[in-house]
Amino acid sequence: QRETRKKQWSLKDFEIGKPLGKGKFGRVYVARELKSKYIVALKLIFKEQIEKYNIHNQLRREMEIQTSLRHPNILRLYGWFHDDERIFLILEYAHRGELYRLLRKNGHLSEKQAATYIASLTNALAYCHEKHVIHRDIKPENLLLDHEGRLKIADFGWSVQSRSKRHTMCGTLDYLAPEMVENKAHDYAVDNWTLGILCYEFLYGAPPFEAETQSDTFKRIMRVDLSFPSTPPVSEDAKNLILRLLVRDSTQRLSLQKILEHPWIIKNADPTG
Ligand SMILES: O=C(O)Cn1ncc2ncnc(NCCc3cnc(NC(=O)Nc4cccc(Cl)c4)s3)c21
Repeated sequence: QRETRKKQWSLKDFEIGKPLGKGKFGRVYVARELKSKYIVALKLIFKEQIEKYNIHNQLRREMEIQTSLRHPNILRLYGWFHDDERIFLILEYAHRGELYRLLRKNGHLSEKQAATYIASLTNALAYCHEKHVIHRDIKPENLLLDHEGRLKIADFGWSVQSRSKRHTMCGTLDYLAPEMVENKAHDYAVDNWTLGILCYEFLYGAPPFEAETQSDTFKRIMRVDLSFPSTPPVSEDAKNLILRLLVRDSTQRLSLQKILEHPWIIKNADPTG
């Protein structure tokens, strides 16, 4: 039968296009695979960076997880290759880029848009949890949009990468659940908390516990110091969903299944994702 051996890719299989963005460990370019003319995103990671931050097993774990995940709302990792100084990730190309930019441009999203993205995220997370993968690091920067504006979770660092991010990077605490911020043992419910944070941010344009300093954000998260501004006007259904997710006790947070059955999602989410 057809030889199923993994194809060995190399740089000469691709024509490199414009740079898409600059990550901490390397840049991302649009690229075209020469034989198929297929457009991909190529992420370059410098080996000396991997050495310097000692994140080999993290990258390996990301690839193991990523090659086993197939979901319309999770950005595909098609494969990888390396030369003597760089590792190349061959990624699905998200034509409309970072959701973050859309959010910053529009200030906040419509309730239909927000509900559609929350439903897509919930479906993707339900799929991940089925595969025993906890994301723990979902934030607008890790969410991309394909050519039809469909949401794609992109940060394959997943649990391992986000763990080190929390310790080593000064990245924002805004999206972390109390038990993560307290560095307590945590389970899948951390992603449910993050869905509440994102839902708030999609509708109001900023995360709910934003503060001048990290320690103030920390205090606001621990107290679940949540308030709803009077503008932009947001429906009671949307506020109800946020209140059912931003609950200190992780066992009391609305389950992923219940989120998909929530009136606000049923009323507003576009079922074609
Ligand atoms: O380029 C942009 O800024 C935005 N952009 N715009 C369109 C677009 N289409 C596809 N991908 C994009 N960006 C790459 C998204 C990633 C997916 N997976 C990653 N994995 C990773 O970086 N892993 C990793 C790196 C270094 C160390 C370790 Cl331990 C792990 S990055 C796109």
